[in-house]
Amino acid sequence: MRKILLVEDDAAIATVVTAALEEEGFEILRCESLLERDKALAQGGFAAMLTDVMLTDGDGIETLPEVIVQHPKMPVIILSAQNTLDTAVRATETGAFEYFPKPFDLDELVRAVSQAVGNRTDSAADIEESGDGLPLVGRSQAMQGVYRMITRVLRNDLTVLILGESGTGKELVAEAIHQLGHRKTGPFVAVNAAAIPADLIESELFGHEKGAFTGAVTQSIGKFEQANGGTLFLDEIGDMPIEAQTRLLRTLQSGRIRRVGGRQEIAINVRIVAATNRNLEPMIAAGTFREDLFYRLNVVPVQLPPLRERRDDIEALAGHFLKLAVTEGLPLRQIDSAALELLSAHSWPGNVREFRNTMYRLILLSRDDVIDRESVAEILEASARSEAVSIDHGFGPALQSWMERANPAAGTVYHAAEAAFEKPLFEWALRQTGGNQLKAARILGINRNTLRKRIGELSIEPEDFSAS
Ligand SMILES: Nc1ncnc2c1ncn2[C@@H]1O[C@H](COP(=O)(O)OP(=O)(O)OP(=O)(O)O)[C@@H](O)[C@H]1O
Repeated sequence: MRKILLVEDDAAIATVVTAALEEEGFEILRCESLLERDKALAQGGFAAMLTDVMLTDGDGIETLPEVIVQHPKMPVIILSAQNTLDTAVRATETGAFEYFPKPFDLDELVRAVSQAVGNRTDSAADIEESGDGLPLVGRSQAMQGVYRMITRVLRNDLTVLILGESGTGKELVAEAIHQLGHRKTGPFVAVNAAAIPADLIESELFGHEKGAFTGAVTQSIGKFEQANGGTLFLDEIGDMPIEAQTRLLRTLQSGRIRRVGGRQEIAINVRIVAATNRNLEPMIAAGTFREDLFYRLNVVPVQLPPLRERRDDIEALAGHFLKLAVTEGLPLRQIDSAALELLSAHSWPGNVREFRNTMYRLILLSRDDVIDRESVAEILEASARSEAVSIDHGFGPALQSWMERANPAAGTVYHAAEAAFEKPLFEWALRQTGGNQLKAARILGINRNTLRKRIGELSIEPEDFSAS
């Protein structure tokens, strides 16, 4: 049975719509408010949703972006007595499947519902079970703004620049834009500009011809070509060396690339989503980030809020990670309200990533099935202690003596220090995990592909750390 959710507070309209759809073999669940709608959606299993705009507890369009992001495969049809251009525009901007101004033709509505549902080959229940929804958790005001921006770019190819501190979910948002948008059947290719050595960035992005440089023993296809027809996610764009920025800009302007060492120009069709945790404005002023590239990328800016500015979401995020941990083989735990209160009061400088890692540690270390306030206090104190110790007593003096010995050239200090510090850090993490890179990345709180890449570049052999 194909279930339809009807959100309509006008009893007369609800009755005729229900009768007409039931005749077509649909099962209708009617609710009259946004609150009831959200409860019904949480149960899942709907093939489509029909919704009025003005409801007793709010505006049905205003909160639609979140519904669309959380239930990407469920078509939404808007029924509205607010027959204004503004409502129509807002309805389409949110990514609704269809907009019916009232009074509408009932036959047309039934046709639209059948078409919306018929377009899908699989049932809603299967989709809900396959967990195909996107794991963007959070209902705070700040996240509603993010959802609104996401839905605005789904039906076009506008370039998106995602800004936000480290760990706020920039990569997750980039994936959502791709998966929910009209390019979803194309590839999603991610490049981390910070993880590629400066001299390899161009060949990584644009590919190279055989023999283009020492080591180019075969022809290689770059990320732009790999992403053709889909989305290219340029992560940590603020870390891209200036020469690569120039070539990137040229490519964005012309829509064409040339492989390193190649003569031929190749037309490419990719949607660009870029992200950075850096504040680009001072970099532009200092000449380390090209202003013209910034304007090219910053067509639709999406600012992700730090976790400390959306504390309302902590409870939902805790629930999310408790469930996620079970799917990764960790024990099933609960958390009590005093523990949640303490988690909500913390400032989370590492944002959702730090929060997730803390939740996993709590799950692993908790002596009881229910995580309590005491366990949270212990873990937060331990991490505060390790930060204080490392900065005051460990890294400071070590860095000082390294500077004196290595004496890196001006203009290279940051990257040289970063490289010097990464190697022992990664080796330490691999030692903790017996050479398991996935676990090491989790302990470090970084992306596992970044770790894998850097391990290769730093000539670290993970096998050297395996327990056997
Ligand atoms: N809103 C969210 N809901 C659920 N999980 C989230 C959310 N935001 C972030 N996460 C999780 O937090 C972790 C970090 O997110 P992500 O890698 O997208 O951050 P980022 O902003 O790209 O970080 P960085 O700048 O360091 O690359 C991931 O495990 C991600 O799944």
